[in-house]
Amino acid sequence: WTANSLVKNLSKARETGLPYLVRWISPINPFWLLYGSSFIRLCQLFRIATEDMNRIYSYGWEANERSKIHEDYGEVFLVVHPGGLEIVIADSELIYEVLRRRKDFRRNMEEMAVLNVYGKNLSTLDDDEWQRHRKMTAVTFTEKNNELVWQHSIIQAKGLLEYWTKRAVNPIRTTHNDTKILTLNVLAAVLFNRVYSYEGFEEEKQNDHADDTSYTYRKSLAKILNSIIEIFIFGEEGLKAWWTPKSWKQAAGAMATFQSYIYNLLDEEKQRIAKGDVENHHLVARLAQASSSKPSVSEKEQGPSNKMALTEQEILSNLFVYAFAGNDTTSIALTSILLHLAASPGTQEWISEEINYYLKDDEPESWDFASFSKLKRCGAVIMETLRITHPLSLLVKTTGPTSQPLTIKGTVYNIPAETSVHLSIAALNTLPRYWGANPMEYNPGRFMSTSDIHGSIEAEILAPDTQEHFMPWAWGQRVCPGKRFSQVELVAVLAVLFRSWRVSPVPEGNETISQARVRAWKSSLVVDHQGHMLHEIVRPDRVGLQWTKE
Ligand code: HEM
Repeated sequence: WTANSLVKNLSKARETGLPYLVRWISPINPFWLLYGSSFIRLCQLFRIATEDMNRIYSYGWEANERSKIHEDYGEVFLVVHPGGLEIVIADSELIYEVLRRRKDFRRNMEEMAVLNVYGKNLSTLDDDEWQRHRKMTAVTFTEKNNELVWQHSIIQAKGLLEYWTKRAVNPIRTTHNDTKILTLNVLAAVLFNRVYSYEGFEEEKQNDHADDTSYTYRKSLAKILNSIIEIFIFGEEGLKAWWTPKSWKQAAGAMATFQSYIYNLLDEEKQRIAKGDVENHHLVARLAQASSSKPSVSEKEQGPSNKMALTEQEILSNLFVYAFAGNDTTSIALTSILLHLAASPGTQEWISEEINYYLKDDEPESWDFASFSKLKRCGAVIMETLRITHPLSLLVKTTGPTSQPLTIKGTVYNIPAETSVHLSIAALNTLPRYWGANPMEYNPGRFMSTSDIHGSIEAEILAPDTQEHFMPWAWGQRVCPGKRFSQVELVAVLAVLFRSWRVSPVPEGNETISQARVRAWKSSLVVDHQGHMLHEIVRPDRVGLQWTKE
């Protein structure tokens, strides 16, 4: 069957006239989903991996290849496998065209289905249904809410810094886990109104908070996110089968716990609303208010599929997807930023100069939200890290049931029906045509300009976060609703960390500090997403970090 399907798909690929590469295993083969990248790493260890295996077989290959593969096969090429065809696009104009042609290139629901842990949600819906979910959930993302993000991020970052500089064992090898706790805490405070004081990864392991039910949300969410592929393949019931390992059964338990926790939160909010208290503006409160309000006459007339409110199941599913989309993206970005800064002491001085210029008070809690927009160098650091290591790396669409014409350099190509369309952010962000001869050079200054020849800090201008060749938070209708949320959070954390402290990698063996910095940089570039949804650094624990007071 595999060979037969591959032959059929090969003939479709040849018909298009586009360059193509062949892989023998479908990326959504269940075995491959669970163990594909580990298998490739094993082949690499024994030096039996072929060139193609090294390039296009692992999960996250687009993120690791970046623009390199496009230099060899062109800015648009196909990958053929037994399950179908993928078209990989790095050209900026074509990416914008695909995003503009929303009806021709629709969201690839097959590849997004992993996020249907609790049923459909705004990430796995299209058209009117998507609009209803988006409208109901994105309403919380106001500037008032971003002010809350600023305040809670500062509090959490203070806790994180205290942990790293006072309580954690040096060198710190849990940066990736510690940053996840920070983003989870900010999200819980801002979206769910649940405030946690910061505890590092090792501390949380010891204090299991067994008698504090609010921690069940945190733990169950983390477990679900870590087991998302197993959940996708086997479903809740399948995970409980007699033959499955304990960790899979725990994942099924986590699904039930998260669900009952969210339903309890909703009930609490509804009771509050019933008593006339509608003061809360966090996401759960808003959704509870919307679901308990009676439909208007026009909504009733529109029928059930057009009504504005969401059912409890839909609320649960959306809260899950917001928790997923808002947590790991930001924590992965933060971990990469810290590694990049550890490799670049000059950039640390550069942002510290700006932070100290604008934030004079030693007490971070007193920093007002207006400071956020002034910290442009911090914004540039975030953009430069997302340019080089992006947690999503791809926007995935599909041609759907009909083939679609696409004009590439003046020639019209017919892209077959059901082709998965991979808009490669990782390639777009590093194509030499857009970023110069050395696109992998780390240089946040590329996003800054000035209106003053004397070079005063106040005259500095930060480039827009979405440009012709750059869209780390996507673009168009499905632009990330948490864009400003994540920008505010990351800038606040950088301000707290780098006002008076510096980070450096701890040298291993006979390494010099310069060699350790190069190792930190290189480690940050190798990512994978086997077993999870986003591109994460493969072995972040290999780089130990230490913080020193300036
Ligand atoms: C550095 C951090 C972040 C980055 C780089 C990022 C990037 C993106 C990108 C590229 C998309 C489009 C995905 C696609 O179309 O396939 C997206 C969608 C989304 N993001 Fe973010 N995001 C970040 C943080 C956040 C935060 C903090 C939240 C919420 C608190 C959030 C919530 C969402 C949601 C719900 C969607 C789906 C929107 C829809 O389909 O309508 N993101 N994000």
